[in-house]
Amino acid sequence: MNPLVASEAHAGALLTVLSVNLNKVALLRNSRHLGIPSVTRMATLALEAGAQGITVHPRPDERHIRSHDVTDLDALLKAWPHIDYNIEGNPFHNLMDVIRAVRPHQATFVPDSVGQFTSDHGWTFPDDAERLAPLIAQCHELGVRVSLFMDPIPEMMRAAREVGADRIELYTEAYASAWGTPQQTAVLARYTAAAEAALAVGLGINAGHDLNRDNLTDFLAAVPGVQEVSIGHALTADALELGFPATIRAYLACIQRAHARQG
Ligand SMILES: CC(=O)[C@@H](O)[C@H](O)COP(=O)(O)O
Ligand SMILES: NCC(=O)COP(=O)(O)O
Repeated sequence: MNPLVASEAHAGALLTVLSVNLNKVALLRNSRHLGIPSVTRMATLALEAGAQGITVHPRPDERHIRSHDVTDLDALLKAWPHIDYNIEGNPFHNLMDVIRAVRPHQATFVPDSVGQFTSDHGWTFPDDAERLAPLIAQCHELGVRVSLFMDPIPEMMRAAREVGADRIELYTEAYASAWGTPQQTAVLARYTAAAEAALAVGLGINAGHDLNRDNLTDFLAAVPGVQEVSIGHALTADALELGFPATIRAYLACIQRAHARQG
């Protein structure tokens, strides 16, 4: 375990970080050769409005985030030293080259195939342990925290910790699909159990995928110890309606309401 990274489960008082995923800003930008909307401009607006993190997922096909976006954001964030830079991807594809080049605060390992429509599953243990361990160690040697994208399966959390992960990111699509239906409570209980299992072995907890202004507060009020939510698709859609600064403030308010409910 990287001595630079203490047990993430005890990282002090918790205020869940809002990490804005800029994938969909880049997707719209790429549909013309005009450079708008600007990824770095939207990042600046998000940070000025109070977001505490930036997330990008530079997929191998560069459908949205491109390699220059990663370095442009790295340059921008030099002026924002306390902002967490989170870069997602498959470490067996292009992610490790990006991590070595940029050394972000966090690398989130996601087991996506190259042409996958979107992220839709987490790592599997013990199957993935042996091949993941050396890449996690390489990130730690670079001073980069590692989060593993995981389905909410409590039985897999010990193995995730033993392979060297600092955090896991709970894949929240199943919760988002169940929100507002009779299945919401039962599905949320699965996430709570997975989070408790992760905390019990010293893992920090992130969460993301299909979180939005409607479902975010209920999730954070129920699931213990969530240090970071990374949100992009719904947030970008909301920004088309509300504007980026107001949207960021709305998501921060959702987080505040959840913490108020937790007491
Ligand atoms: C890992 C995850 O759930 C998302 O962060 C991912 O970045 C979504 O990718 P797309 O934005 O390409 O759908
Ligand atoms: N890790 C989740 C993320 O970064 C954004 O997911 P989404 O909000 O675009 O579904």
